[in-house]
Amino acid sequence: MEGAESERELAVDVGEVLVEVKNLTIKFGGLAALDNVSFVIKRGEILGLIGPNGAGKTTCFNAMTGVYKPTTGDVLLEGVSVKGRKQHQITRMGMARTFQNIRLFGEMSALENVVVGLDARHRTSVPGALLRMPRHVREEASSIDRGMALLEFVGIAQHAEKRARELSYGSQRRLEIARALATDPKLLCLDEPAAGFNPAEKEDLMALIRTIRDEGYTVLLIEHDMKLVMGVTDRIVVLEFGRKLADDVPTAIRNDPRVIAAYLGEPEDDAA
Ligand SMILES: Nc1ncnc2c1ncn2[C@@H]1O[C@H](COP(=O)(O)OP(=O)(O)OP(=O)(O)O)[C@@H](O)[C@H]1O
Repeated sequence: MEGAESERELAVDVGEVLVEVKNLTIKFGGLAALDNVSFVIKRGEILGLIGPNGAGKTTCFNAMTGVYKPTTGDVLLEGVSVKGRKQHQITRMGMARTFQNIRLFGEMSALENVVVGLDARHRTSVPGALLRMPRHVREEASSIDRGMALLEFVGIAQHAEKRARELSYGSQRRLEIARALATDPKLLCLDEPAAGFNPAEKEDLMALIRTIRDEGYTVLLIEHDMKLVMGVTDRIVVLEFGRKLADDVPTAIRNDPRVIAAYLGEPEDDAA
């Protein structure tokens, strides 16, 4: 019986590889922001990417999503290299992200911001859209329904018609997540989504991230707050000075002397 139990646990724990970061090096002049970093992201997990300031976390996101070109190494999504592809092509492949500094269309409504994300996947050509061909009309109707459903999912449906810039900071962060989800990503990359939140807001956001995972998405999460990251992730990759320091389950990371040493002296309140 015990054997069957552990087999079942194993079947749940081991997802197939969705993303492979392979020997990734990114150099800015002489500085290696990332130095030969490799790790995998398994389908259905929440992977935390942590490390002190300047460790290379955002650089890693930027390389994964086509903002930076790897100096050497590669990133594979379902075995397909993202190399040489533009950001919107990588989005279409299934990699979506939010930014450390919120980037919304401030003058557009919350709903419109999400519909833009949905549009990234539409097949309607621009001339077709201008002539309001039947398929476009159909897509628009379903875009609004789906956009509303996404706003509801992240908990801000009541603000659908408000301009993005008029939303509270917390709602803007949630809207960014809804917009990223609108692209129906295989991997959702969240860059410090709880930055600037109070502890209660952070808890709420972590609950949302868990729900996103439970809906079947795979999540890569950059987060400074160790306590928070320990509570929400299935596995954690630790970067320090551009190198991978550790890659393990949260309990092992928490007790890893190298990780503890890397965080010593890190001020608590530098996350925002
Ligand atoms: N475009 C760039 N040009 C030059 N140097 C850069 C660039 N982007 C990042 N760096 C440098 O690369 C290193 C890693 O930066 P990165 O932003 O990836 O770290 P991080 O782990 O995300 O840090 P933080 O927690 O402060 O956001 C830093 O030394 C940074 O100054």
